[in-house]
Amino acid sequence: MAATTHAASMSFLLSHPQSRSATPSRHLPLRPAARRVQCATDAAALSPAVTTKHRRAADENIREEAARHPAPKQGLSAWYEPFPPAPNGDPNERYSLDEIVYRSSSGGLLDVRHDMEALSRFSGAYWRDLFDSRIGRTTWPYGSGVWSKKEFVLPEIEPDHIVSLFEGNSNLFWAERLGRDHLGGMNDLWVKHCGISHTGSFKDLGMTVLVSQVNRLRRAPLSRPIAGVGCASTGDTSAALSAYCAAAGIPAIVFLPANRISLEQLIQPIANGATVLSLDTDFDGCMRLIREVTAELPIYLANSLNSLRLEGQKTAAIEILQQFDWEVPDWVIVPGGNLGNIYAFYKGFEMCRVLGLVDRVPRLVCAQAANANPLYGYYKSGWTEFQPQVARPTFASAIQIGDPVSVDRAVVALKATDGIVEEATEEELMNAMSLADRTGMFACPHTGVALAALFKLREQRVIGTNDRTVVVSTAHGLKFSQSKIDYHDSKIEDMACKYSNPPVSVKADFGAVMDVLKKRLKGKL
Ligand SMILES: Cc1ncc(COP(=O)(O)O)c(C=O)c1O
Ligand SMILES: N[C@@H](CCOP(=O)(O)O)C(=O)O
Repeated sequence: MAATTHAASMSFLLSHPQSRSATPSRHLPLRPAARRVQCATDAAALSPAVTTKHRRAADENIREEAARHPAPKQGLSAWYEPFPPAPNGDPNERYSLDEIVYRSSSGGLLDVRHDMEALSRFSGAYWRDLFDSRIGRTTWPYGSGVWSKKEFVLPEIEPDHIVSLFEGNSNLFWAERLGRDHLGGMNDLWVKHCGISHTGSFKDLGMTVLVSQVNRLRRAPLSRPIAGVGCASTGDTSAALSAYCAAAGIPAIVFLPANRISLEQLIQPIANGATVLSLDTDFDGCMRLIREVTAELPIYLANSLNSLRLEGQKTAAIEILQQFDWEVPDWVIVPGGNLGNIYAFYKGFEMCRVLGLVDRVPRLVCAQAANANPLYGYYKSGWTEFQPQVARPTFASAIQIGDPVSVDRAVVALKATDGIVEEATEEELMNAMSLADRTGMFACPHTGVALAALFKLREQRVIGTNDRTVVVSTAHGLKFSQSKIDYHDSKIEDMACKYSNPPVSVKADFGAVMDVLKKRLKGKL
């Protein structure tokens, strides 16, 4: 079922340095093929000699310990390039990651490119072993699911500049009962719980990278005068930005659409000490404003327009491969809003394919709420006509976005993976979320959108019973409890709320309690 990517798509990832020496082995004393995993922390996990490592000195912390064991330089590097490469543009246009730049000279998007030639001097098996060796450790900074893949993320950043809350390494949950009982006997259905994370959404994965780079820029020797970091948000980016900035002691500024995000999301940046502006507009309006403000003031832009974020988010894809022992799933379903994440998933999978960690990529599905579905319309037009829209309110409020910044990135990801775009009505997404909850999850409405897409694709027999399928859960259900309260209260207009399960008010009396239980458990007692 899974697609092999078109050769053309590789060109987005396979960048080669133009000014680099052609002699590859300058930094690599050992031949890659003969080399076991050997960089710093790397070897720690694999060599039996270090399994009895002594405790670090009492007055030393894990950062300091890491600084005493610097990883050998591997000659890896990354930079920004226009996305997609402009046909008539300057083929040499590129920017250092230490520059503050969000747009190409023609006003288009940028993408972080890695020196794939340097990375490919090591075999796929080398990278698999290295990444596997770092799981579950506290060695700075590799205890993070993002930084355990540092060489694929920001290879040149000093560990001491990294701002990490040991994000990632999220649960890949076998959805046994949902697949078996509600999806026609699916036996290989999984949910990647990216929302079981520090701030309750996948945004932590990208924010650790962005805030680390800002930290590097602000500190000597670069000492760039960045006064703060800002974003527009539907509630999750703002929570992640505020937490990472608070951890690093960097001011955060967040622009939120008034009355359009959950209370739990609103309290997160407030608690973390960010400057919170509640604006009388929607997300797209906030996005326009933050772009204007960051062009005027020394505030660094933290939305996924900034391609640094996607470097962290792509590690969720690598993690999925790792969790399947480097076997490739057939399908991965991702809810889409501003559309950075679907591209990040593609990037992670494709990078692993190009570097030989796996031999193919999964088919991607981007799932949108019907009330905020510009990508769905574009897909249905055969990719001929993109119409931005004013997105309507949806229970999946974090994806109420009508003019997604990364639409072009999403199209590349979907075309390259023989991908599909699906949509879900409010009733479909709330029912899918609530049914998943009945099988032991506590899904958010965005995960409900992805699950509803899965239900549709199963009904259409596009996804088969035995296809290994991963649904990406992007946020924790506890951030969206009001939507569940409304559903279980059957308070939603024009919605049957067929899985609602309201509490039963009973007199505190043995007889009354017994009556209720006998009725509920009829035929089972
Ligand atoms: C919970 C949640 N799910 C999904 C998305 C969609 O991600 P993207 O904007 O990268 O498409 C977002 C943010 O937009 C989100 O906050
Ligand atoms: N859901 C997002 C919307 C902004 O997306 P971003 O990835 O561009 O930051 C949010 O939580 O703000």
